[in-house]
Amino acid sequence: MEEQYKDDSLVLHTDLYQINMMKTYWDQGIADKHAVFEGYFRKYPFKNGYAVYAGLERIVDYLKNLRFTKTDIDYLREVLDYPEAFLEYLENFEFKATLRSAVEGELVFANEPIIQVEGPLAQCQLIETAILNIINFQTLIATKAARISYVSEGDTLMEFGARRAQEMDASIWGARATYIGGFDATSNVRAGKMFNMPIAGTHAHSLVQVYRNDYDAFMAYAKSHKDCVFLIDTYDTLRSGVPAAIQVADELGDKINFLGVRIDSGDMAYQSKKIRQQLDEAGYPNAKIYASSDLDEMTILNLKMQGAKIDVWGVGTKLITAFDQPALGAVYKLVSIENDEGVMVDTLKISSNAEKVSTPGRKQVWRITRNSDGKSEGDYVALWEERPDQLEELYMFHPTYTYINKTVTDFTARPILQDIFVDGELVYELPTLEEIKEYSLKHRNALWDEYVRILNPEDYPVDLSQKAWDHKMNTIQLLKQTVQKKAPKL
Ligand SMILES: Nc1ncnc2c1ncn2[C@@H]1O[C@H](COP(=O)(O)OP(=O)(O)OP(=O)(O)O)[C@@H](O)[C@H]1O
Ligand SMILES: O=P(O)(O)OC[C@H]1O[C@H](OP(=O)(O)OP(=O)(O)O)[C@H](O)[C@@H]1O
Ligand SMILES: O=C(O)c1cccnc1
Repeated sequence: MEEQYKDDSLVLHTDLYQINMMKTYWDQGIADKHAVFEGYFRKYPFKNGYAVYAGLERIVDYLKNLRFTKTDIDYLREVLDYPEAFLEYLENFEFKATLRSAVEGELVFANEPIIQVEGPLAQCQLIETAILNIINFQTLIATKAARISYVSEGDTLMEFGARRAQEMDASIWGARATYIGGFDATSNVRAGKMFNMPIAGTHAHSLVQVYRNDYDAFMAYAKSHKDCVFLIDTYDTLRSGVPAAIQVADELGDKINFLGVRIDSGDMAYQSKKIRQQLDEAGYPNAKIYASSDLDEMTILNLKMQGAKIDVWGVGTKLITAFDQPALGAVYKLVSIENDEGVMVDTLKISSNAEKVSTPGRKQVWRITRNSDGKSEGDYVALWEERPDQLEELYMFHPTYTYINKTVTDFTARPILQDIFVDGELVYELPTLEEIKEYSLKHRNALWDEYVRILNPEDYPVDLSQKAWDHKMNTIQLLKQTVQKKAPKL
């Protein structure tokens, strides 16, 4: 490569094969054929019972600015040697597709479409990589945060992951995702600025090391900050850290808000109980105990079980890196394509692995809740034209074990996929981050606890409508015959 090009757009944030396929579609004159793709994940991250959908705001921003800049075209010309006519087609590219999506913060489930892109084939193809890249990460982190939020039972949660995240983008968008999932603040100041989310922080061991003793360090900090949380475990938590924090608080009185102390090592159950006792006896029952150090939902749950007196949890590495499951595995599949006669033909991908067989046709996901108490009965994935919200009675059955079934009455059916872009035009007003977080928590609370618990949750029903199920079976049969007929005889 002769030149280092300016990174001035995200349109090339895609896999080469997408652009190669665009070229084939363009060469064949089918680049503008109408297509429908749907995105979904197959397995729950962390063996959870649901996922918290996040990433839409960044997708909107990406699609709003989707165009090939001069440097993008120059680069493609140089490295791929594409003909000028194709490059000109890319240069004139304008996003004209329709995007439907779950809203951010929505609880979403395995094997149901959470995003749907409909429009010119080549356009839908190009954006697959970026869309999956965004959803896979942000949804994963929001879900991890929700698990931690569930076990924390209302305690304050601080996100401390910036230094450990997989580089800067992940720490920024990850911090936002943790807020959607139930965290209360981040230590990442840039995330606070970008998303108008609360920031919070204490101080590090280095401050104490600079002063060589706890008392001088805390006093110095307290003289320059009204709100004080002292890190007490640099030398000797119970014998030096806590007494020094108490002495500084006593001496400065109303001049500071002595919010509490942080521990970052040792046996946190034992220590927190001792610290609580020391603080209470010194007359600081409202001073909180903060804890950090490789925490995750299992450690927090365990510490709570041991009666640890911890009020605020700082969680970094294991949250922001989704330590126990590094990827969500969401996929993006073609479900319908216009044929030579201009008629939409539904399609699927057949696999020897039954779980990987996709469901053909454009679909809507309907969340079915009981009117009596607002609790979820499950999700009903139906062909686009079906209207379960207009039915009195709904027959729901498991798509694999069809003998598991029920008939639901007195229910509400709420469509999950919403219009975001229509023919390239943004029609959706993005909610504030605060609204997204509230929305998510409200829906989490409305889910049966059997689906929300973090260990071995029940399988939330994601059923196909009878029509969608029949259509899938027929399409499989039809496709098998066509593929066999067209296969070259060797
Ligand atoms: N009572 C406890 N029950 C279960 N896990 C605990 C308890 N107290 C601490 N832990 C966890 O045990 C791990 C101990 O980590 P580690 O062995 O690295 O030592 P540390 O005390 O944190 O010191 P350092 O961070 O300096 O290495 C941390 O993940 C911490 O969250
Ligand atoms: O443990 P995490 O969940 O990632 O939380 C963030 C950690 O970052 C800080 O430590 P630092 O980076 O100074 O290293 P340390 O682990 O040696 O204290 C802080 O004291 C936490 O321990
Ligand atoms: O504010 C803190 O206490 C903090 C911030 C980042 C990482 N660890 C701790």
